Amino acid sequence: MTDSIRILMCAPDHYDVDYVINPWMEGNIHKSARDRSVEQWNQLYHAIKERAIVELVEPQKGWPDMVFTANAGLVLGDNAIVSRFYHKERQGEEPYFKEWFANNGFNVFELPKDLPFEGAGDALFDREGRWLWAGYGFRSELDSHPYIAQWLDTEVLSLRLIDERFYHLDTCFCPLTGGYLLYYPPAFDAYSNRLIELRIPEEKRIIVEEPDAVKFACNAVNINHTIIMNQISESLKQRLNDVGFEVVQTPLSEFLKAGGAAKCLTLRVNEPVLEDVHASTPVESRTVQLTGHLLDAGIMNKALDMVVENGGSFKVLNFELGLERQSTSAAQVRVSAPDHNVMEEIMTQLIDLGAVALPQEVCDINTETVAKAGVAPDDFYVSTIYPTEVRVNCEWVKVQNQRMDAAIVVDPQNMTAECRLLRDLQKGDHVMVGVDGIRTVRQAEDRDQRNGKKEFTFMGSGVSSERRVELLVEQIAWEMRQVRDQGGKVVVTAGPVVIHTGGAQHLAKLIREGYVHALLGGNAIAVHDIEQAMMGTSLGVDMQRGIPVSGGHRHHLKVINAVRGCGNIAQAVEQGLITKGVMYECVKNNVPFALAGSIRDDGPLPDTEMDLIKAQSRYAELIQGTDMILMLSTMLHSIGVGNMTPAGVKMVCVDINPAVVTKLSDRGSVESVGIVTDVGLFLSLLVQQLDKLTHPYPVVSTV
Ligand SMILES: NC(=O)c1ccc[n+]([C@@H]2O[C@H](COP(=O)([O-])OP(=O)(O)OC[C@H]3O[C@@H](n4cnc5c(N)ncnc54)[C@H](O)[C@@H]3O)[C@@H](O)[C@H]2O)c1
Ligand SMILES: NC(=[NH2+])NCCC[C@H](N)C(=O)O
Repeated sequence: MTDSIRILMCAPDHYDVDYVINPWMEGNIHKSARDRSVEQWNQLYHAIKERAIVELVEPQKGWPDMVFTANAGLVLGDNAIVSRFYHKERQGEEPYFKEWFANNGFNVFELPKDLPFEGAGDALFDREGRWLWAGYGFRSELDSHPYIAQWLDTEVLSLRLIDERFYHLDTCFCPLTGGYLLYYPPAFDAYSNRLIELRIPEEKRIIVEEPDAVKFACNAVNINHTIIMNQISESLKQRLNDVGFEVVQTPLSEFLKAGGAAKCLTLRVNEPVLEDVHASTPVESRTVQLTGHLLDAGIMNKALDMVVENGGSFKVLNFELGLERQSTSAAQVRVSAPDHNVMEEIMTQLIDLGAVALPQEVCDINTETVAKAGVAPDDFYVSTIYPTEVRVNCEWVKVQNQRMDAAIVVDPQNMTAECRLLRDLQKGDHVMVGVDGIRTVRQAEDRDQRNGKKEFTFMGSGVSSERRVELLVEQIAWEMRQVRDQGGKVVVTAGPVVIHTGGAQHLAKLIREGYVHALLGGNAIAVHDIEQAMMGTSLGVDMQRGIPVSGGHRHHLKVINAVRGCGNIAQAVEQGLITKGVMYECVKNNVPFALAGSIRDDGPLPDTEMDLIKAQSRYAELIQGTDMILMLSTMLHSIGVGNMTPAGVKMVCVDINPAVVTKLSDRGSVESVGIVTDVGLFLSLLVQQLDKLTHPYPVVSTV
């Protein structure tokens, strides 16, 4: 006969709701009925005592939550890890639980004082004894899991809790005899749910619906094939019966007021040790260095929030605060992740924020050789828009052709590194894999830039509101004039809506006056620009009167056909077929243009490049060295341009749809601004503003 299960409980002599440390306690301070608490605890005690040996720990005055012995610690065999409570309101319980474990013959392990772990409330053994599920996110720290794995010599699987109602693992997760699992998936992040599904076969996963979950149905005491729990729905009871469990329901409403139920009130103290199970945990930890305007630029918050949102945890090891407005700060942060993949994702995003490994940890990048042309090694590092350096032969090498969504190919002999699209990878290329030995150089926004106080600095505003459009246009005009007059480069990518909204004349003027140095678009902007130039319509609508013209729906095809007859747009201009408009001005002013084909194209025009790879290459060629890009009402081409543009290029994204503007201008406010407005109106205002800068004083007739 197997040893009887031994369970530790603590009488509710001093139980009450004296403070709030979880959502269930809110509004319940001193509202637990004393008599009913005692009655409910006794009923649970007797239900358990009929099926197991119950040990008692002496309740202590002033520690009302001591009744929840699940949080006393975690036991496996002769070893006990005493809890380290997250909230000070429960930290006074620790000595009493430690004393009980010591007095009952356990080897007691204690975590560092600043490393919270709340015992079996956040750690539950798979009932087949194969591994330990360990929760983190509210009360226990991920960094406690490697200690647990080592001290208890068991495999630890980390589960991240994301719903504060289920702040302890045992409130939403209950391993059952026979390898079954009673749990509430929405209490966990996606990674954790995938891990559960990998380990527990579908037929053994009993998913609890929310109405039962909020009654703490998962907070159940499983003794062999009996489950003792708070009242639950008939359907859940039936499902448990169907897989062979006897359900014993006992009311625990008074303890729910403190955020606990059956399992919380118990701690199994004779968990069996499986000889063939040994310490392992996929938890990884790295220490990184962050420097910059960590507080006023929000880098520190972004970094730490990102770590947690990706399923990791952090500990700030030290922080040197920059004391002057212009001085920078530095911080060393220890980052932990439940496994290597999560760590890589976190490190990739930290690197984007400018984090670097500690000097003593800096090592060369890892590379793997391309085995098949066009295919990168699995774990290749995906490049970003930010200037990047990689460690090669113990030297930092700047990555050339910086762009997002590429691999980084290094040549150790020549000490070079460059971004290379997957399709351009050649067999034998050395491609960077992993996240070691890389750093990015982030352009620090200073306080004034962020607060828009610097005169005529490119003001990042995220997504504009209408009332700010005029102000932004003024600044953009000033910037464009600066770029032009300093011999810089402005590239425009535009969609056919520019033409439909009457913007052709304004864009043509910008080109004519030297503000545009390259035009990137699709078939449509050229088609409808030339349609308007030749026939006065756009999409068959008379641009002067704003009404459709008879047969107008054929105009754009007539135009395409005429240009095809000439050979291409330039020849159509030279032959006098096209005498005005955007494309006319490009030809006449030698402004290069690239038209990238798409599935929607009519014709297409002879100049439209239907080979997408070639079109992308031509775009990239024309973007080289640009200082500023205007993205005018074309989501497709603007995203394509954004993907191939490195950080440091100022971007103006104009679209009527805020969502599009937000997406396109999401590159940090130092270099991008989004303007939600009609593109025709924007271009009209821009031309007016540039005219004002060119002729600041209105010409007064002297006649
Ligand atoms: N006849 C043709 O050959 C033809 C016709 C249409 C599109 N196309 C092709 O399809 C592809 C996608 O076209 P696209 O870039 O126009 O489509 P898109 O959907 O990518 O972008 C159009 C953008 O214009 C915005 N917009 C609409 N009205 C606006 C206004 N008044 N002011 C400001 N913004 C406004 C929309 O919100 C949208 O973001 C292109 O390659 C184009 O050449 C071809
Ligand atoms: N294993 C558990 N879920 N214990 C419940 C503990 C309840 C207690 N009021 C707390 O917030 O800590």
